[in-house]
Amino acid sequence: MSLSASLPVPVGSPHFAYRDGILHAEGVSVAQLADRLGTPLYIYSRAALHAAYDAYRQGIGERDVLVCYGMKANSNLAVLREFARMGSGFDIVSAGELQRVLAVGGDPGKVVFSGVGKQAAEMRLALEAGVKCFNVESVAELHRLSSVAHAMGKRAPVSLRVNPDVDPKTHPYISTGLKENKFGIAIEEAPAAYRTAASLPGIQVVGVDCHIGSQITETAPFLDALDKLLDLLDVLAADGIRVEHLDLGGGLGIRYSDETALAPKTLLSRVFERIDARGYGSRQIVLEPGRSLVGNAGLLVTRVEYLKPTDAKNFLIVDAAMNDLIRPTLYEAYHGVLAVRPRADEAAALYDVVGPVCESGDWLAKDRSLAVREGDYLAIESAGAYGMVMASNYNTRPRAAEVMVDGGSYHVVRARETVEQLFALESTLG
Ligand SMILES: Cc1ncc(COP(=O)(O)O)c(C=O)c1O
Ligand SMILES: N[C@@H](CCCC[NH3+])C(=O)O
Repeated sequence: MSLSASLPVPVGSPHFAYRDGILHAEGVSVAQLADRLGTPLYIYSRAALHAAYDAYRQGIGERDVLVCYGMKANSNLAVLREFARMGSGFDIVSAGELQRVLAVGGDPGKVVFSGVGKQAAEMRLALEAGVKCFNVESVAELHRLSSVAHAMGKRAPVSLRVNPDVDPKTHPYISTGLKENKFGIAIEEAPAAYRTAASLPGIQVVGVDCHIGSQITETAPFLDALDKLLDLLDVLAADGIRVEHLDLGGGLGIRYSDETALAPKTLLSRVFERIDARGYGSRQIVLEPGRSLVGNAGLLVTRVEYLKPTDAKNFLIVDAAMNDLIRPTLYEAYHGVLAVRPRADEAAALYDVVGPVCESGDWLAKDRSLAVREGDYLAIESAGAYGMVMASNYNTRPRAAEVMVDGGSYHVVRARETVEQLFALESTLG
């Protein structure tokens, strides 16, 4: 078999592909980037970000839909600036995220503020900035927001995030719309909560919101949740409460291995059908996609430090670890692993790919067939979402660098941390 016939096919994005036997990102050799910039290294493809956003645009067509990128998935400033330039809004969950949006020139009028624990100071900052909407998650939060806004002489635009008790059929740790989850206001309690909202001096009801979970690959859970929201709108209309927009949250799944990603167009056409049939076609739809905009636009590149065969299994010990990408150990999540320069002259073996951190849970992939040697580079696929943003300094490991490839060139968009930078925030007793 020739070498090219045996090359693996990267999942998810055509912008990562083999050329002359080496993995390339938008025409830039991943091996060269790793040589120059070191590893572990996050690589993002600008073209892949644009393609993912375009998939939403195509689904939206002429309809009134605002995409608010769920920026918790990847909040690198360069990534955010791409979305801001494409006209995207943002779904934020903290004052820090709002500051990032403002730093890249994002439009605060296209920002929705989610999260169960908003502090008064965060509310003030968001009201000053003029965000589009607060997605309020409890009646207690409603009261706090009203008094903060009232004291500023303002009315806070509000959606209540309702918890529709729908099973998103995803990993239990990333499902958010079930009764036992901490998120949102139970749908049965929503009409009373809306009446309270409408009576408060610092609140202006503008929408209704839900977000049922992440990495969802079927349309049915979204449509079940939508039906429950539409029923709620009927009840609210009877109470004289009108909402301007319906926020359906994020959650569209991507391809990590053999899943079929849920195309925005497929989902949106069903959503439009439903809201038109129920007489709510004039309402704006807000979406909060995170993973589906960035997940397959990123790779994590790591170097093989040691091959360690044991009686039980073979380990590939690499220089990336659970502190760089926590998804495998946290959710038993699968990420594809590619040899950056697959070897025709080496027999493939089954390996667990593990990092140097002192935890048995420090693994990135299990039972992968790879033909590699010490010093080779591996690319962990689908690492653009919930990768770097969930990284930590456990074991005093400085966090990885991030680079964006753009056509034939590249830009370091976050420098590698140094141990001195970590020390700078600490002090001893004297
Ligand atoms: C409120 C809210 N909106 C949007 C998102 C983005 O979700 P995803 O990355 O699955 O699209 C999340 C994360 O699950 C979320 O909690
Ligand atoms: N961090 C999770 C998803 C949680 C989404 C945020 N509510 C993941 O990596 O899949």
